[in-house]
Amino acid sequence: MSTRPLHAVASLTDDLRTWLPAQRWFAAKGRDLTDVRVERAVGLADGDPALVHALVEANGELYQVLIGVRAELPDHLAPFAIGQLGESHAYDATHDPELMSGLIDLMAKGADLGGLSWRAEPGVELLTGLRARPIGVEQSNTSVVFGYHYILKLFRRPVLGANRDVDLHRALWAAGSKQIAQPVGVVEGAGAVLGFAQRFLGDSAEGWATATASVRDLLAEGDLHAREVGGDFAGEASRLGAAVAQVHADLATTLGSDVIDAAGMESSLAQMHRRLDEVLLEVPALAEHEAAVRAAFDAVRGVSGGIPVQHVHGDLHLGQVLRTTAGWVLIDFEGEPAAAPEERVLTRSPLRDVAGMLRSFDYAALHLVAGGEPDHQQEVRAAEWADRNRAAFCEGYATVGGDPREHAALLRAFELDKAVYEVRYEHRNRPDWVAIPLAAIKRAA
Ligand SMILES: Nc1ncnc2c1ncn2[C@@H]1O[C@H](COP(=O)(O)OP(=O)(O)O)[C@@H](O)[C@H]1O
Ligand SMILES: O=P(O)(O)O[C@H]1O[C@H](CO)[C@@H](O[C@H]2O[C@H](CO)[C@@H](O)[C@H](O)[C@H]2O)[C@H](O)[C@H]1O
Repeated sequence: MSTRPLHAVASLTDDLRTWLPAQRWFAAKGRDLTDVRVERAVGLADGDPALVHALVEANGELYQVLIGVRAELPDHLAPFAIGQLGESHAYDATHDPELMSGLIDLMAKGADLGGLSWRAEPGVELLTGLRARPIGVEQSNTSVVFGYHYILKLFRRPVLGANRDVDLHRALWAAGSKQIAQPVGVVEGAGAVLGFAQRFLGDSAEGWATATASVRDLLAEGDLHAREVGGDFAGEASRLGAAVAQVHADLATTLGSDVIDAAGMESSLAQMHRRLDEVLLEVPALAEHEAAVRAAFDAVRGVSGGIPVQHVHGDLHLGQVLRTTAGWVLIDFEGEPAAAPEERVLTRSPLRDVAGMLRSFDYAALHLVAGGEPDHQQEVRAAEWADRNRAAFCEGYATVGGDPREHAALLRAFELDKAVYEVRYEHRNRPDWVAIPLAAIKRAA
């Protein structure tokens, strides 16, 4: 295998054509997968099991696939099978702790292997010999935890050139930010960042899990209001607002900020209308709200004094924030998974992140009542939870930055733009949930 991995892995092309579209991180959903080609493949470990690092082009997009090869496939790896390589089984190696465990060691060594460079961040001494644990969560990328120390994200769709997640983490870490996890190493190859290791925050809980636990508490209590139940989230929402505002302030200080003029505003509006055009074609149910959404977008033209822009998170929601014992931490600064790389690096209004988080409070509240038998009282109480936490988030934000609610027209337009994005995201990935952003559009438009 080590001598000619490209040749060997190329024979998996047909299997990859079936396997790739079934993966959560595969982006070309909604399009037929016609063209699959193994671009590069290098051996990272020989023997049985063997590990091959491959870059696969599918319909013109590049994907990173780590392929494990074993003569016998144990039961726990059977769900991750890709196909056969001669007599051996090929499978997604990111689920194999045995094969993953060597990756941080390669970084610690500063290894150069088949065109891949593994580097610790300057000044970081990485621990080696740690056990690897795939996190098993279905995400845009694939992450593996090493001991209780590091988490390595393997970018499934590597972007040629600079990597926004890495660059913004480095900038914030250099600025002394307490609201991000320390970057500890990167893997680069083929002109792209392929992997990014950070300190693993083992004491953390995801914002989505903590917020939805609070909603569940509320719904379990027959008559109480959100402020009266033990699991009230408003204090956390407020602290989260302050943390997000602090990240915005640090990004503006280190990377600069600007104000967009009328031409810049037109181009941003055109983007929002374009996205709406695209989503309307894919999800006809959106059509009844089209006029109202377009009017809310165009109301942004009435905003006086220009719109401040800077680098922001770009895809902020409750799944992108972790509550640690020291406070809230923001993760995953890649930007919206569906946006083109050149769009993701643009500076934007920080209110975009605020809008993303406000949408997320709506999701957290409503996903627990959506889908079941309609229950008006539960819906009203969930909506009360969302309103309370949306307000608390803005109040917390205002303790560090300006109060987002003072920019009502912008916030409304950005929330609607985000909800339009979510309609497509849900339609493609979780059709049962498409009602959540659609209901929000109906309410707001
Ligand atoms: N530094 C960290 N410490 C602890 N858990 C983390 C850390 N970074 C990410 N995670 C966990 O890994 C998951 C995936 O990370 P994320 O960067 O959002 O990847 P993706 O791009 O695949 O969405 C998160 O939802 C979170 O649960
Ligand atoms: O975390 P990702 O970068 O993969 O973001 C994508 O997936 C998110 C879902 O995991 C999606 O978020 C939407 O659902 C969340 C609940 O699961 C909710 O909190 C968010 O507000 C909502 O947007 C996100 O949009 C998508 O880009």
